[in-house]
Formats: sequence, structure tokens, C-alpha cells
Amino acid sequence: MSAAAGMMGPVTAEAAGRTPAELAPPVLAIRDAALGYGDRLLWSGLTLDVRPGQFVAILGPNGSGKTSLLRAVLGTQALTSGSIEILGEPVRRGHRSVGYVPQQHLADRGTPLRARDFLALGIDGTRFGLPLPSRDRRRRVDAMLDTVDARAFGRTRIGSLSGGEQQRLRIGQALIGDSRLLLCDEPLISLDLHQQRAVSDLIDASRRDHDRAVLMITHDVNPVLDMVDTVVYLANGQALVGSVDDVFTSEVLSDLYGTPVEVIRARGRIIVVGLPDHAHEGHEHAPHHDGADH
Ligand SMILES: Nc1ncnc2c1ncn2[C@@H]1O[C@H](COP(=O)(O)OP(=O)(O)OP(=O)(O)O)[C@@H](O)[C@H]1O
Repeated sequence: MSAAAGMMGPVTAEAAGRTPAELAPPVLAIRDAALGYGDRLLWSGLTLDVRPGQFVAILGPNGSGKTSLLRAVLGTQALTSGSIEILGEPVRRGHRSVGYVPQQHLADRGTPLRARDFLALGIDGTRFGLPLPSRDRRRRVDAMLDTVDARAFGRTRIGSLSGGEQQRLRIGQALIGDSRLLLCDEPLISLDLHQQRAVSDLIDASRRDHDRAVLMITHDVNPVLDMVDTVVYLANGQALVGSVDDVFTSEVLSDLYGTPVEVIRARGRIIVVGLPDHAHEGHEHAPHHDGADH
């Protein structure tokens, strides 16, 4: 199979022998999409269906257009060509069925918002119409504080919380609404291993228990290997779509990068060796012979 030949196309639920729930119409349908800025094309040829409960990992080197893809799905960035539909409607900004966990950045230390008020913004903060009655609202916030293990700091100002604590709240804010599609931009970055596990388990539970579809940009596929249905790999102007086994082969990645790349599987992990210098971001990679990581 050739990466240059384009792509493995949308992985259909039927082909993967999925359950009836997963045979539902796609939450997200991307058709022959391309995205660039001015004369610079970041990627093209992206066609993807994402159904309820499916988990899609977006990978690729720095600057390959991963965040731009999420922005296109959020409706804040226009495609150069192609189309995106969410629940059968053309994408638009502020869709209430879309939850978003932005790239991690620490809240200002002086931010006066308390953790529980930050979570509550996910319920009605950006919505029109009547807010939920305050008792229901309080109940939902309490339940989400428990889910993200944040009850102990519910009344603390978010600016004085650690990066990991803030990240759990960000995910709680995205999960507390009724979203059908969750977009996460590197939610595991700068978290310790224990927190990485906790955050990925939370996201996994939300798709299993609530049939949410998840699109996650991740720096390394390994922490989410057991959740991923589909990989979108952006590199060299191309958009490769397939299962982990389809995409992570020496042949496919060598073809994509136009240079020999070796994919090694060791102790259940995927290690990519020989990536071009500019493309190291996005993978666990083997150490140099001098022992240093490249
Ligand atoms: N609004 C914009 N106008 C022009 N160029 C942009 C704009 N937004 C992003 N870019 C450029 O497009 C390229 C892709 O950016 P993007 O943030 O989508 O990449 P990425 O794959 O998410 O990168 P990283 O892994 O570093 O987060 C970058 O070179 C970036 O500078």
C-alpha cells in the first residue's frame, strides 16, 4: 500500500465489524479536505468519517497542521477545499455538540474564577437561552468535580492550581456539556505518567459511557494505543488515514516521509526510528547510539 497513493480512506464501522451503536451515522464527516494559509498548503486529500464512540488520534510533526485541522472542525478556520459536516450539518462556529480541550496553557495566577465556576461554564457559559436551574447545575458540577477528582479544590481559584489540576478541570469543562464530539489538543502534554493515565481514562470513559466521538492530537501514540480506532497522520502535505496497524509500518511511513523510516514494536510500544530531523515531534523514538534522545 502506498501512502503517496493517498490514503486508506475512511475506516468504515462495517468493515471493522462494529456494534450497531457504532453503525450510527457519522458525528463528523470530512470530505476531500485541504487546508493551507495563503500559498502554503499544509495538507490535502483528507476524507474521514467518525462515528459515535470512536477515537481518532491525530499525529504528525510540528507545523504539519494538526491544530489547524481541529480549528477547521471547530468552524474557526475555513478549509481551502472540501467539506466538514457535524451531525449532518455544515460545520459552524460554536456548535453545542462540540466540546473542546484547547492546548494546555496555565491560567493567570491572579484569575479569580474558582474551579467549580470554571466547570459550570461548560454547562451554560457560552449558550443562549435559559440557564439550568441552580440546583441541577450544582449537582452536575459536583458530579463532574468527582469525575475529574477535583472535589478537594472545587472552591480554589484556578490560577493557584497545578498544571495537572487545571488540565483535569479543562477536560471536565469539555465533558460537562452534552457534546457528541470531543476535540482535544495534546491534552496529555506536560502531565506526569499517573496524570496522563487519569486523563486518558477519563476521555476513554466518556466515549464508552456516553458514545462521544473523540479527536485527539497527541504527541505520542503510545499512551492511547489501546483506545485508538483510527489514526490521521499529517506529514509532507499529505493526510494519511487508517488503523494503527495500517499507518505504523516502516513501508507506509517511509513512503510518507520520502526517506527510510523504521517502525519497531517492542513490549507493546511503537518506536519510530530514522525520522527526518524536523519530524521528531510526535513519536517515541529510539535513542542515538550515544544514548541521547533525538
Ligand atoms: N492563522 C494562520 N495564518 C498563517 N499561518 C498559520 C496560521 N495558523 C497556523 N499557521 C501556520 O501553519 C502551520 C501549521 O500550524 P498548526 O498549529 O496547525 O500545526 P501543528 O501540527 O498543530 O503544530 P504543533 O505540533 O507545533 O502544535 C505552522 O507553520 C503555523 O505557523
